[in-house]
Amino acid sequence: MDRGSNSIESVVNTVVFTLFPTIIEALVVTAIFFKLGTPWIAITTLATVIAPITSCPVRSSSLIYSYLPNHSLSSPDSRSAVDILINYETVKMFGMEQEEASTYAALQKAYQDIYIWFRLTRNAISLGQDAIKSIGLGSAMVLAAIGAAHGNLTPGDFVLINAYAAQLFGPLFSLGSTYRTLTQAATDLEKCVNLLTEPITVQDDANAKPFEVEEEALVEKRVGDVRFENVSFKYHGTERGSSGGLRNISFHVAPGRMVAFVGASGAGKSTIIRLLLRFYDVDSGSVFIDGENVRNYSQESLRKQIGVVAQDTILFNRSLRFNISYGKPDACDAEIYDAARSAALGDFVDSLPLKLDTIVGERGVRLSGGERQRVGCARCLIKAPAIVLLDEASSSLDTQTEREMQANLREVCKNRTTIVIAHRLSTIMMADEIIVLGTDGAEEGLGTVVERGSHAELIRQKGSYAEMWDLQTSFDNGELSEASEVKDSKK
Ligand SMILES: Nc1ncnc2c1ncn2[C@@H]1O[C@H](COP(=O)(O)OP(=O)(O)OP(=O)(O)O)[C@@H](O)[C@H]1O
Repeated sequence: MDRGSNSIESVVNTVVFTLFPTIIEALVVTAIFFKLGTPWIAITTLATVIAPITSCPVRSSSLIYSYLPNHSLSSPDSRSAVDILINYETVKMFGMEQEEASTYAALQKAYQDIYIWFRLTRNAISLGQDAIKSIGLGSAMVLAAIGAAHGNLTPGDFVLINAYAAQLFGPLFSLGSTYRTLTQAATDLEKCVNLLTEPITVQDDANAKPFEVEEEALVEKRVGDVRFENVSFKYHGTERGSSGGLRNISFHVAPGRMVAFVGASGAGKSTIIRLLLRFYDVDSGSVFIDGENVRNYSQESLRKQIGVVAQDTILFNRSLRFNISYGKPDACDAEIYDAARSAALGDFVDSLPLKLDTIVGERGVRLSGGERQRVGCARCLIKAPAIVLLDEASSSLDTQTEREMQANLREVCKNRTTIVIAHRLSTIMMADEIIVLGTDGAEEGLGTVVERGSHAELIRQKGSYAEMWDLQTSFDNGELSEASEVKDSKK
């Protein structure tokens, strides 16, 4: 928005304070020269003023660039450079350093070529423009001098013409760059207008109310009731076309209870979380929190009461303190340490020389995947939300740390409604209800409920959950026995 208001200011400044006065001044000076009985000087002056004004669009850099094929005004390599640097581990893992260096060099070369061409063209046009101005001014002076020599003009008239012309040509010299500012500002303005007219997919209702939770009600498990009723949703209007979503999903999580979602990749587990956070509105059916349709809550208040620990926790390139207290910016150090300890991060923080002041790097690259995930968990815990959503929240942790974090999470989440998504079934065995999502038989690959029940019930049903459980436990046992065999053979 800042850029938008700057653009408006630039356009107004350029038109009101430069372009408009220059044209008016040129007309006035021309009229004065006519009045002085020097029409040739008037015509020369007017032509000299008009020539640079009309050549301004050509001189404007954006116009010159628009004539060039496949090039943009901004440095073409900046995005690629950031991309390569962020993915430096992938580049190294695939031994692509040479290829990436060549691609970068080629982009840099293309940018240099176009920039040199641009400078040459611009300078040539500037030269022509300045030549017109100088010849015009010179001619006007020569004509005035001849007029004064023949007695048609007085020496005072000569001085007057000189003064007017000098005053007039001053702003003309800056008109080229001013025009460029004008076109750039107009382009920025257009982008801003496009952004502002972009339709907002999820909007707060005019009478939207805040979703507020009192600590007492939370402890007494009176808030945080989540209900999905016959919810169907399809992703629309993406580059890939519409693909994926949910069909006819219903479930209920009473305050303080835990429901877990498991199932095939792409079955729509994370979509449930996105709908609850109201990143999208459902196509049909309803989502209720504490008996109120989520559409009736303001999005901001809703999201303030929901804490999410995601599979990929992206961190800010700031300190651990900043990243953990992001969930509660006014948290004191004691609260931050408590949250860190509950997320099994206490020993790690203590082992760092700078403790909470340690900078985590771009997107948290200086931390391991598991440490990032635990920071994400601490961030959620410090927020103390009414509803906790754990989307593969411990997938990057080793078994020991995962158990420790699970135990802490259970303690911290004991009064809070918790929705968990997990692939590792051992982490959700204790959930009050486990819902298995699948795309079997659903049209267009939409996710639907395949099975539901407690862990024990689902094992007894001997359906797809029992199959997944058998597979995971036999894999774990197999791995263990294989590992002990290898160990034994080494003895
Ligand atoms: N923004 C989007 N636009 C279009 N389709 C999407 C979008 N996000 C997800 N999908 C599609 O919707 C389906 C469900 O996605 P979702 O992320 O909910 O799956 P999931 O069950 O959580 O998968 P995973 O276990 O792999 O994380 C997938 O087919 C996915 O490709």
